[in-house]
Amino acid sequence: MELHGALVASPGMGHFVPILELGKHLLNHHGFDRITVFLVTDDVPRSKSLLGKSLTEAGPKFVIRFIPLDVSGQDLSGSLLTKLAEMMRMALPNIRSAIMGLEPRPRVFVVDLLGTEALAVAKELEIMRKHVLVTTSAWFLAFTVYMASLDKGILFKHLSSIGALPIPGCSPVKFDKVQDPSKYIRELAESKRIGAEVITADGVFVNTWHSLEPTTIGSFLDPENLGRVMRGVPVYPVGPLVRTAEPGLTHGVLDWLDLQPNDSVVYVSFGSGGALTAEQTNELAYGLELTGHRFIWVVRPPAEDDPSASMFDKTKNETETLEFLPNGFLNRTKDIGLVVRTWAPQEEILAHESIGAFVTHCGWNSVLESIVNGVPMVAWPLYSEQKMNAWMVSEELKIASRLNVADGIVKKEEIVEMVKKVMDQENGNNIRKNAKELMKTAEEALKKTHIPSAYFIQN
Ligand SMILES: O=c1ccn([C@@H]2O[C@H](COP(=O)(O)OP(=O)(O)O[C@H]3O[C@H](CO)[C@@H](O)[C@H](O)[C@H]3O)[C@@H](O)[C@H]2O)c(=O)[nH]1
Repeated sequence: MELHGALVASPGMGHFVPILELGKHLLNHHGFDRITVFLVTDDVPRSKSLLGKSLTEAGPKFVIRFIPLDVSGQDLSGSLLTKLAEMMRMALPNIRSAIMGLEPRPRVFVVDLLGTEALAVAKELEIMRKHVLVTTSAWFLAFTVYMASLDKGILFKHLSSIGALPIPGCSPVKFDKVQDPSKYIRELAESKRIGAEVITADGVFVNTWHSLEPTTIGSFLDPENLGRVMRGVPVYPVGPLVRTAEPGLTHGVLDWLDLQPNDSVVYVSFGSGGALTAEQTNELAYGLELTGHRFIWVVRPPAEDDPSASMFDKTKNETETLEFLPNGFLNRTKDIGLVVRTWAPQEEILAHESIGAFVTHCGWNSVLESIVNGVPMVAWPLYSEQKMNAWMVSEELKIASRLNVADGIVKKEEIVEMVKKVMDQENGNNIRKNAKELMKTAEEALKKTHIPSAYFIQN
């Protein structure tokens, strides 16, 4: 019987990229005859344009379909997590009918962490094996499932005081002091629901590998620690699931990079959704200018009240004026800097030998793309779980410097200091060395398959 897998990704490039990569991995290494990937989106043309080269990889055995969502008139207020969880809830009937229409019937189902409600749909449709793909760290998975196992009162106690949530067998998660915990009720409820649904899966795939998160992965394997919280549901590190740079891609940014010395350029980008306030955008511009280093900056129009504003922003495009940048900035930096509007070919940029550092919001895909290319980072977390990722790359892995984002605006002086910490010959030596070492472990992990070979064939 043909082995067919159905994979579903929640909206956003941060979820599309790893689910597509997992799909290719299953097809190439796990005996699948066919993979169908469903990408949930409220804007098919925009998703198609951002995915670009990934769509050209589709074929009869690797089918990519969109599940379009009409969100007009819907209340999608709240954090990005609650917005995306709500969108995935709205998409459930469409996911159900899309899967029902598949021939042959899929025997394996995978959905990302934001779409765990679809596990019940897969169960109802009697799909044999149901899985969750965690598109971020094992540590975040640990946090989510452990939090779900805790009483609400204990959680609120942690949120309201400066402190940390100790997680069995791995690093505690530190919280910022929260003025008004009631604001987080919806987000907490969604997180707890997700954590509880994860353990209804037959297995969990995580976009990580052993050398990246040895302690957390070890805790999942330990029945006394997170193994207990998972109640026997196996966790497989399957990373790094990253897109590879397209050889020979032509792009103005790459032409410019070709002209720069090795390791000399600072790449600045805040993922698919990141946006800064007008004041912060100015401070970053002055900071970059003051470092004196060459740079590529993927610039977005400022947003005052939502650091993830660019995620669903369809009004801004490549022709947007850059008048929000400081007076004369473009002219003063024209010989050392390149400003790119909205979107850049990130994998190709990070793979370029001229790149010396990556100022990143620490979206997990950006972190992994930096690691597989041995590029050290300057961590500038904005929303979601990015503060955890930033802490991990700076404090634990020591492949990044980290900006202090807790006190409001990050000042230009701090930006200069943190960029220099990575870029300067002497200062940055250790960080750069660590990044190269970790890159080697990513290369090793890429050569291996981490799910037992008979896993999908049984039954
Ligand atoms: O100009 C750009 C900007 C982004 N990208 C790509 O888009 C993806 C962005 O993914 P990521 O770095 O993870 O950022 P987000 O899109 O912000 O990711 C969301 O999903 C991640 C995985 O779950 C989480 O870690 C983040 O917090 C969440 O914001 C990456 O593959 C980038 O290479 C480009 O190609 N060009």
